[in-house]
Formats: sequence, structure tokens, C-alpha cells
Amino acid sequence: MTNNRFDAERITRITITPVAFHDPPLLNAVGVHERWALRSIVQLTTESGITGLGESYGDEAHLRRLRHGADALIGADVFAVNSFRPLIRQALAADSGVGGHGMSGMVTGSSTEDRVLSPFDVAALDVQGKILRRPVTDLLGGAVRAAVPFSGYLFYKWAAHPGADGDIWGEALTTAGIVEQAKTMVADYGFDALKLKGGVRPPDEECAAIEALRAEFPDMPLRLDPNAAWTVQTSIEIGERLNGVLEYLEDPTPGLTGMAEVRRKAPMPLATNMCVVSFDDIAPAVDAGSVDIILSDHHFWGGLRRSQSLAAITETFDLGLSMHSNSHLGISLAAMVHLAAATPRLDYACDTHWPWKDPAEDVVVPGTLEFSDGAVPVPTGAGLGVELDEDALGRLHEQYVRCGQRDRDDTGYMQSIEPDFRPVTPRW
Ligand SMILES: O=C([O-])C(=O)C[C@H](O)[C@@H](O)C(=O)[O-]
Ligand SMILES: [Mg+2]
Repeated sequence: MTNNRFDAERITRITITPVAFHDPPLLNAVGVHERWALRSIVQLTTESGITGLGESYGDEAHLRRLRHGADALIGADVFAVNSFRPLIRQALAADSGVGGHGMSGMVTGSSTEDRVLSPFDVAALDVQGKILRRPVTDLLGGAVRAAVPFSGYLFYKWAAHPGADGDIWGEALTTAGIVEQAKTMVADYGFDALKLKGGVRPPDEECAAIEALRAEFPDMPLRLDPNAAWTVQTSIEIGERLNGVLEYLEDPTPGLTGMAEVRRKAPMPLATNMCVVSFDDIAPAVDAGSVDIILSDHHFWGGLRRSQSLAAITETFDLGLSMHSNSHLGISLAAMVHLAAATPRLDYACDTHWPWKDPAEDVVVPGTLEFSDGAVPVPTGAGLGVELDEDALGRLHEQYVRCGQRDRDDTGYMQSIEPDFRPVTPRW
């Protein structure tokens, strides 16, 4: 009789390293990006000495939970990713549950378990790919596209953090500044879609910026994301004004009910990464008719395989699928690219904060992840196809130690500069 049992490949060590990298003063509905973006780098090693990589948020409470999760996974088979979630659930049961996860109050309803699971799922897939000598896309069913298109993510921004030197992008507080930013981003990266982070200037001004982008780029799909800064009424009015101009309007107003009200009257599709952020949100959103498009994000949807489950659900309910991002490094970009490449019905160019990062600052060896015509070719090496630069990891960790920042707090930082700022949603 054939013995069909395979030897397990046990996880023997997991290291979690917090890192910090420079972030420009990008404005959003809840404040402004601080000087440093915080991330955690996961190195998961198995008994044969193979190491896989994962990346996640860097907030202190999240780091604490990741460490609980990591302890629970020691001894698990790296191929038995289905066993990770119950192990993590058990480990988190003892956690106090307090503290953030690096999304600045915008995605607070996402599942803690899934946020913790995500970087371990990615690192396990990286190891599996290295053992099998196949890229992660192959473990997800194979690439259906050779390169993944991204959108250029435009932000209103200050020229510099207070007291610091300016960055290469300069100030963008007006329509003209946004159009200049878009021109540079499109010239440098070749993006074929643009998204404006709204909720910063009064809605009329943000509308004018979108209209100016339309005039400058007549064929470019455009999106506007005010992160729930508008009332239902304002959202409907702006929706009517931008009829035929926007590819989609993202999270104009808070909550499933408000979004559903807007959706009944707004002429364009509504997208979200705020009111549908976990599997529990999907049924009520479908019932209420709140959204047309879900922005997936493997960092809070539980990793790559659970994001594939999300993709299947969106197909079932004929919802569109796009991809959300936060400030991130190369391990996350690689994971996003593998996931998007292996997602047959991905209807829109994905978001990325990549252009806002100093190209000299990353934990992966440069060269594998390059933009060409607004898209990133899928890495072809085994696993994620990216290599950890240990020296760079050390440098970015040193920055974390020295910077003193321990949580993402866009609101607190803004109030330290503009004390009257209040992150009220809806504001307009
Ligand atoms: O689409 C979104 O809502 C985001 O990208 C959320 C981010 O936190 C963004 O607002 C930011 O980086 O300021
Ligand atoms: Mg959004």
C-alpha cells in the first residue's frame, strides 16, 4: 500500500522586527501622515532552515498581538496554513484587545484575527514556494496576468514636515498642485489610472481638482476617496456633479446605511475600504445595497488565500474588486502583486503608496519590483521572489528605535501643528 502521508515542515522560529521609514506629510480626513511610517517585518523559519517573509502594520498593540500569534505557530507545519487561524485565535483570547493597528481609525472594524494571520500566511506561502521552487502566484492557482496595474495615488500635502527639509514632491494644497503631482507621477511611473485622496479640502475644491485632472488626462480613469468626510446629501450632490467623470467614488460617507442611501442616487459605482472590512460585513452590505466595489487588502482580510475567498464572494454577488493600500515596503508590494496576478476578476488598477516612499529605503534587495507602464511585472523567483536585505532591515529597525513613534496617529500629529483640527466625519 502506498503511504500518502508527507513529512511536516515545522516552523521553528519566527522573528518580528519593527521598522520605520520616512513618510511625507500626506493629508487625509483624519489628519496628516507623521514623519515615519511604521511596519513590522516577519521572518518565519522552518526546520530545514528555509525562511519566508511577511509584512504588516507596526503599531505597538499590533506588534504585541503578532508576537502572541508567532508563539502559537511554533511547531505548526508550514503547509498547514488552515491550522494557523485557530492557533492565533486561541493565542489572542488572552490579549487585552486594546490598541490600534496602523490604519488611523479608518478600518477599525476589521478582524483582529485576520490582521494577525496575514503576515504569517504570506511568509508561509513564501516558504512553500521556496520549497517547491514555484512563485507564490502558482500556489494561488497561477498567474492570469503577467503584470499588475496600479493607480497613481494623489494626496494633498504640505511641502515638508514642520522644521524639516522639503521632499521632492513639494506642496500640493491646490488644484494646480494636484495636477502637477499627477503629471509627475504619470511621467515617472506610467500609471493608467489616478486616485485622489479627498476629505481634506472642501468638497467643491476636490471636485474642481478632479475636473482639472479630467481636462489634463481626458482618458484616464479617475477616483476620489474622501474617507467618509461627506454627508449623504453632499455625497449625492458631488456624485451628480462628477457624473461621467469618476470611475468610482470611494467611501464618500460613513456606514452601510449612509452608503446605501448615496448609492441609490449617485450615478457612479461606490467603492469601499471602510464599511466592508471583514467577512462579517459582507452580508449586511449586500442586504442594504451599500457598495458596488470592495477594495480588498490582504493585510486585514487574513492574507492571500482569504483574500482569494473574498474575490470569490465578490464574484458571487457581482460586486467589483479593487485593492486598497497603506504606506508599505517591498514585501507587501510583492504579496499584493502575487495576489492580484492570481485573481482572475480584478476589475480595477490596485492602489499603492509606493511612489511616496524614498526608493533608497526598503528591506528588500532592489531590482525585483519595478514599475513599467504603471504596472509591476510578477516576480518569477521562488516564493515571493524578493530577497531580504539584512543590513537594510537593521537600518530601518534602528530608525524605529530612534524615532520614538510607536503608533500611527495622523490626528494627534495634525493637532500638534493645528490644535483646532477635529477629525469629524462627516465634516461637510
Ligand atoms: O483608501 C484608503 O482609504 C486609504 O488608502 C487609507 C490610507 O490610510 C490613506 O488615507 C492614507 O495613507 O492617508
Ligand atoms: Mg479608501
